[in-house]
Amino acid sequence: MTSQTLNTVPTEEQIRRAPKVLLHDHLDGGLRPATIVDLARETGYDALPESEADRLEAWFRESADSGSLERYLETFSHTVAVLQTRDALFRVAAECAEDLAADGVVYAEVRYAPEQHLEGGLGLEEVVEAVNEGFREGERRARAAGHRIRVGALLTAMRHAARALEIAELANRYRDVGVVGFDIAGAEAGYPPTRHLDAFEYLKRENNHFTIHAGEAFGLPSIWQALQWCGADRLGHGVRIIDDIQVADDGTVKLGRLASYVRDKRVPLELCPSSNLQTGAATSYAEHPIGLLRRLHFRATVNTDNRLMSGTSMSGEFARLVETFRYTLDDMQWFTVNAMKSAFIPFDERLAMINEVIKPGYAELKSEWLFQDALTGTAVTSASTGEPG
Ligand SMILES: O=c1[nH]cnc2c1ncn2[C@H]1C[C@H](O)[C@@H](CO)O1
Ligand SMILES: [Zn+2]
Repeated sequence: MTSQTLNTVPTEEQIRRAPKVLLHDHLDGGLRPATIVDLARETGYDALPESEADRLEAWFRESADSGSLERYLETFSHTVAVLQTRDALFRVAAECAEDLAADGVVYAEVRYAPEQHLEGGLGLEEVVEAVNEGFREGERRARAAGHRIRVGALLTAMRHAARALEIAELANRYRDVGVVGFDIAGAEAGYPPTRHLDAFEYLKRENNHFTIHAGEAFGLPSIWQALQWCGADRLGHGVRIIDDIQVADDGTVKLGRLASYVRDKRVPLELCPSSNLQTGAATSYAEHPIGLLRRLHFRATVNTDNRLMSGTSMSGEFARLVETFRYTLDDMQWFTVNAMKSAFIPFDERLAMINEVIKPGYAELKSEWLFQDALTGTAVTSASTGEPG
């Protein structure tokens, strides 16, 4: 009898191959560093802090490591600056889909704020169409490279600005044509989501979906407003819900009214561990609330937020969690199914993704120990047998 069980702690390679679902990723926070350098040259943007890709990558990571959301957000001025043309938006969206697919992401909702991409003369609709076409191109390139991914866009309105209703209308117009929902982002303290009630009420009347960045830099009042005043379907981060959970010395857990509501109603939490460490919303992976929230069966999901600023990927986030909490393939599957259940695409498509893509993908990984090569001890994977994965 082999010592390995059916449900092992995955290797990095298994984490990468496991099907993953991403609900919270910013287009302007996930550019390839080399692409930023190219685009800056092409568009004549001369304010990049570094001109060479590796150094620029390090700059983003270090600058985003400030411990404050406001300073973290300042780094976006450079990525947004090079995303002001149709070609740049198309290229970055295509590369985004390609990069996520290569990392094993099978379904992603990627967000961006159309209002931030108008400085080169594009209209809001041209921005949305360029990004949509880029995602479709990226999906095609991924397929040609042997990966399957589906990408939907979320249109974000900036919470300090006053265009939320206009962006909500835009999201509604492009619904079923690449856009799956709406979001608000930007500095949280001082900009409560209720400033944009008209946008949320409009989306509700249209039976549309939205998530709200809440409970990241600001605590429970922000989460409460997002849910009970604005009617958010999901919480972007929502990590501060931990402030409404008490754990006694003997391990007994007591949930406050809001935390109970979030758990009882299965409100999806778009948790982004690495991003939280950078903005000061959490102090370490070990102390990140995701550990407790998973144990308490909240509808927790794992996300990247900004791959460039955090130097991360979906596999990177899961690798840190596996290392910290000894999560198994079953835990990974649990987070992934949670995310797929919470996606903004129709129910039948979510169900098919879970039953036809996610569960078979994990079953395949979980059975690998059965086919280990007795001499080398390495698993015989479908890749090494030359069969399609
Ligand atoms: O984690 C975040 N919290 C609040 N706002 C954010 C976060 N990450 C990115 N943003 C902002 C900066 C981007 O320019 C904008 C749209 O993607 O969303
Ligand atoms: Zn975010």
